[in-house]
This record gives sequence, structure tokens and C-alpha cells, in this order.
Amino acid sequence: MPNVLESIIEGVKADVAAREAMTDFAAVKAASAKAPAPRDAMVALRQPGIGVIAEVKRASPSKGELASIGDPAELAKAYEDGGARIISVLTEERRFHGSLADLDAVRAAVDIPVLRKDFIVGPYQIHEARAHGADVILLIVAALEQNVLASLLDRTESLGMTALVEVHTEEEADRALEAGASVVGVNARNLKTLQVERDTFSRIAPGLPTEIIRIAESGVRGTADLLAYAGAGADAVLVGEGLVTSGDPRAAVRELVTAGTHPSCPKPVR
Ligand SMILES: O=P(O)(O)OC[C@@H](O)[C@@H](O)c1c[nH]c2ccccc12
Repeated sequence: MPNVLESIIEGVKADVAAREAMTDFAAVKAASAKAPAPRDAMVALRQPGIGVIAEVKRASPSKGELASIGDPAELAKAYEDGGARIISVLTEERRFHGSLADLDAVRAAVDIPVLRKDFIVGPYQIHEARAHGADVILLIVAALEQNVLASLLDRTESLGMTALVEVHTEEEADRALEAGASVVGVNARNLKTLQVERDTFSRIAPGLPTEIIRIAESGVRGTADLLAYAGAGADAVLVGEGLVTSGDPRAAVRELVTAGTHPSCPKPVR
């Protein structure tokens, strides 16, 4: 039996193959070269205080449908108004009900950097992300062989984008560093079991070199969770479900941003 991550990736590969049959690699590469220059996510992430990366997330494999998002552009604008530093857009279709159309809509609506959140398996999706205006790409260590991870990271950076390299274990964190990651995301949700393991971040983050930007992913429902991650050394938190189910995403982001920039909020040690 394939685990959840493996079965998601199987679907993603089939979807990429279908898109590639319509628009070949050379064409998507040419489109990525013509896209307006990427925004600098590192500058956004280095602002003082704990940043909020707010996610446009319609559904998840663990919970099914989370929110009916009629207008992803409007949601992204609310996040930006609320003070988010980066907008994450899920583009995986089968389990997360996202799309490249969502990415396009968000890109057109906001000025801050945009993250394409998907299960990247090859260079095609990186050029595709750039062609659709992405500034940041998620690379999931657990989904990639080491040499592939390193080459996708290089390709992301050579296109002027930033890679958020996602890990769940100390071994994966070592692989992220070995590949040359500068931004590491620790996902509290284990993508093989879908369980949220709350101490994952505090276990892994202290072992990362001080210059690495650390993002705490998943399980943030309110300011107490943000402050706990801040205390464990997070530079930013990535929040999906807590915002899309809040009823008032602008206010929900604002509350997190206020807590993350308050003088009493623990700061990363570096
Ligand atoms: O909805 P949450 O618990 O706030 O989590 C957001 C984000 O961390 C989660 O969507 C995520 C983290 N890494 C991923 C990789 C693929 C898909 C989704 C994810």
C-alpha cells in the first residue's frame, strides 16, 4: 500500500504529464523566461518580528473540504491587508482542490511574494510556477531523491526564486542543508500518516545553523500557537486551515501579525 504522500505524488505525476502533453517543456521554459521578475521573499522573511505566511487552501486530504473559496483573489487581498508577508497558494488539484488558475488570480491581486505550494517532482513544475508568477516554491524533502532535490533547488534559485524546503525529521533537515537550502520549513503534519506532531518544530529547529530562516508549518489556530513556535525559534509561521475557516481572514491574519510583532514576542536567536 502506498502511503498518502506516495499516492498524492502518483496523481501529481499524471497531471504534470497531461499538462506537458499540451505545453511542452521548451514552451513552459520560454514562458518562465518572459515572466515579470520575481519578488524577493528573503527580504520579506527578514523583516523584524515573526512573519505570517497565509495560505489559500480549499481542502486537505485529512479533513476534506475546508472552505468554499469563491474568489481566491479577494481572500489573498484580505491576507495582504491583514499584514501577511507571503501568500501560499495550493495548486495541487486532486486532494487540495487547488489550481494554477488560483495562483494566477492571487498573483494578479497582491504585491507581496507568492508561494506555489504543490508536490514538485521535476523541473517542469518549477518553470511553470515561474511562468505563473510564483516567487517561492515548496520542495518536500520526503518526496525527492537527494540529487533531484539539489538540482531543483539550484533551478529555483537560478530563476531568481526562493525555495522553501520542507522537512519532518532531523535526517530530512540534514538533507535540506546538504542540498543548500536557506529557508527550511518544518511541517508538524507528517505527510505519510497525516498526523500533526506538535513537537516536531521544537525538536528540529534548534539544530539548524543560525543563518537558516525557519518556518513552522501546520497546526497554527491562534496566537498561542504562534507564540509557542516563536519561542522555539520560528522566523515565520505558515497557516492554512485556521485562516480559511475563521470567517474573517483579514482579522485572523491581523491578530497573528500583531502577536508576532509585539515587543513581548520571543525572537529568533541569531
Ligand atoms: O492548514 P494548516 O494546519 O494551517 O497547515 C498549513 C500548511 O502547513 C499545510 O497546508 C502544508 C504544509 N506542507 C504541505 C505540503 C503540501 C500540502 C500542504 C502542506
